[in-house]
Amino acid sequence: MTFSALGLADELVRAVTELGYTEPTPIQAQAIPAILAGDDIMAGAQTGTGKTAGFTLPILQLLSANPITVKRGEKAPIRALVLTPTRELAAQVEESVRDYGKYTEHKSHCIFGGVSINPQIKALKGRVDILVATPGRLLDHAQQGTVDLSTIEILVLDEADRMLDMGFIHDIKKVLALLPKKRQNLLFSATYSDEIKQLADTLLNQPVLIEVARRNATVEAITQKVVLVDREKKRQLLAHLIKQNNWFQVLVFTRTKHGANRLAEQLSKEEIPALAIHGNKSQSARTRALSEFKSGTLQVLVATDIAARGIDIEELPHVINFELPMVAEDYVHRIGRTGRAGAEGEAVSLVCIDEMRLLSDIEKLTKRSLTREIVPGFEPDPNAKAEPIEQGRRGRQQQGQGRGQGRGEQQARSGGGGRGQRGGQPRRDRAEASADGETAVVGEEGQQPRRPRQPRAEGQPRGEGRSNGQPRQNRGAKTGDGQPRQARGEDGQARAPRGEGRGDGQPRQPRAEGQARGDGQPRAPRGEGQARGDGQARQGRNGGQGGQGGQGRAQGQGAANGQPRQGRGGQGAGTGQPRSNGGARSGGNGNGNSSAAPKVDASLREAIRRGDAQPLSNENTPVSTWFDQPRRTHGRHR
Ligand SMILES: Nc1ncnc2c1ncn2[C@@H]1O[C@H](COP(=O)(O)OP(=O)(O)OP(=O)(O)O)[C@@H](O)[C@H]1O
Repeated sequence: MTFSALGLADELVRAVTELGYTEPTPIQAQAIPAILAGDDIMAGAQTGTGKTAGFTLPILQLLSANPITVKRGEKAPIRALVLTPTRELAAQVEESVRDYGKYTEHKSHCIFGGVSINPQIKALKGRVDILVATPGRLLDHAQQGTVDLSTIEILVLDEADRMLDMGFIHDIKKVLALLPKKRQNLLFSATYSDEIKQLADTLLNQPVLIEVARRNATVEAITQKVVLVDREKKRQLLAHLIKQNNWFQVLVFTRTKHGANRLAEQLSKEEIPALAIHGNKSQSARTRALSEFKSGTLQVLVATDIAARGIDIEELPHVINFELPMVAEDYVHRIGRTGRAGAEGEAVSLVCIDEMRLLSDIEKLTKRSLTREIVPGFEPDPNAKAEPIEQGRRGRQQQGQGRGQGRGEQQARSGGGGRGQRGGQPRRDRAEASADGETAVVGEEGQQPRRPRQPRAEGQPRGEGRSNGQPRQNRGAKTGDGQPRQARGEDGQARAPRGEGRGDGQPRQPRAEGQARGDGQPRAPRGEGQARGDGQARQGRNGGQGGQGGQGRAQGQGAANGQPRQGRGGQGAGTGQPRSNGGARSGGNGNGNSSAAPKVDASLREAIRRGDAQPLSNENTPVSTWFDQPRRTHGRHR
């Protein structure tokens, strides 16, 4: 399957070819024809599998195929709108739009909060065909009359489940009210809960459902493990692991902004250069931290879930869950920052006794049991007692929504409003929105002091958000049964001091912005069965010869929720069986015996790429097999 065979125009094929994409990924192979046919779609595919191109390429093509004439002196209409939950993702998506649309005439622009609105107003006065935005700032523009959304032909909700959850639903509804009724709607995400699917159903018109892997599946190329440790020893253990293994690019997730600040400071004191990124940081600090991390000049980025969605860091080797997320879906997104585009990655979760319930939620969601390890010198106390978990905003909000999995004793439930509301009022007023609209709702702990939540009686409806969805299938929300917690105070904006040097005595050459990793050449093609494992602690990505194989296996999910129309071009897609890695990675002993690894059957693989393979059961997918062609990096953020 080629991009041309999908019906894409030469200028688009040329752009992706220059980026090193030789063939579409399964999500692209299925989504592109459906979008070109004008269908609404709801698409789910694992993290890092190219969903952005899956919607951007056909949008560019549709706009080119249906040009509009604008009279002299009139402003060209905005024709497509992409909404994302975070500013960083908005910037990244818009950059992709520019990259993919390089040889087209279309103009794109990105608007988000935390930066001056004036340059955005100026840009919006000019030609913008595709607008990428976060909802808060978009609504500010709408209110000021500086954006006209009445001409939108195509709407995309990227990270759709997050966009439709309680924190965003109010803003999304307001945006929807500004759009023409007749439009094409595209929803993309790596995770979907049943509730979100039902809600989405009200937004979509006879959607084609496309799921290229079991829902909420993690990527098989990510080695996942859990290290059991006492709560108080997590920080020392993290520093130990980083130093011991010479990890040089580590994304660490904490639950709270305060925790992220504290951890970044502590690591820096231990000569491990670290910065924190979260919603209380200024936009310039956020941008700087992410850009230094992406370019490889910053060793550790400590983040809240603000960085969990969509952010594409080329070949990021390590994701650490310093604390498990309160919402299991967030785990899938967090670890999905590694193992992207066929690369391998490692995700390590430091888990203490308080988090065992969260761990089992994650294992249930991902249908995968995680290997538990203990690091000598950091053995957990067998007599330790669980304590209530300090939560970020998202955790508290999710309890309000009841989307969680009935998580237990330490957790509160709010009365109906979930995170979108305080005391029955919409969560965000315009002033707050202007300041930091989207970040106030993205995986962050309190930006405003909150009242303690009232416990909700079991079975009591949760109100807003789900009620408007009029789900066809009434599955009922799952609930926790915990006690209410006191709202926590705010944390400051302190920037973590940065240590000098890299801590491991092995300075890494900073990459210039936009420069490709390593030698600037496209990554070498990996042959069938050839090694991806390196056996080393990710120092040399090209080393080792572990077996990579993995047998293609079927997939093709009907994935029905609310009576979707069967998709043309085959529902569901190819995927494969877990790769047998020949001991290549985690144990550090890749032996290079590729013959030991099962090979992907060529015809099945072709079927997978065509998107007409059969359904996969519960296995994870060797996404790596979709990307085994050379590809060039792209994007200024790299
Ligand atoms: N057909 C392709 N061939 C090779 N690489 C690709 C292809 N399509 C996309 N990529 C690359 O794969 C990486 C991941 O793509 P993208 O960010 O769109 O993933 P995603 O599915 O949206 O991930 P997430 O769920 O985390 O948002 C990017 O670096 C992109 O350049």
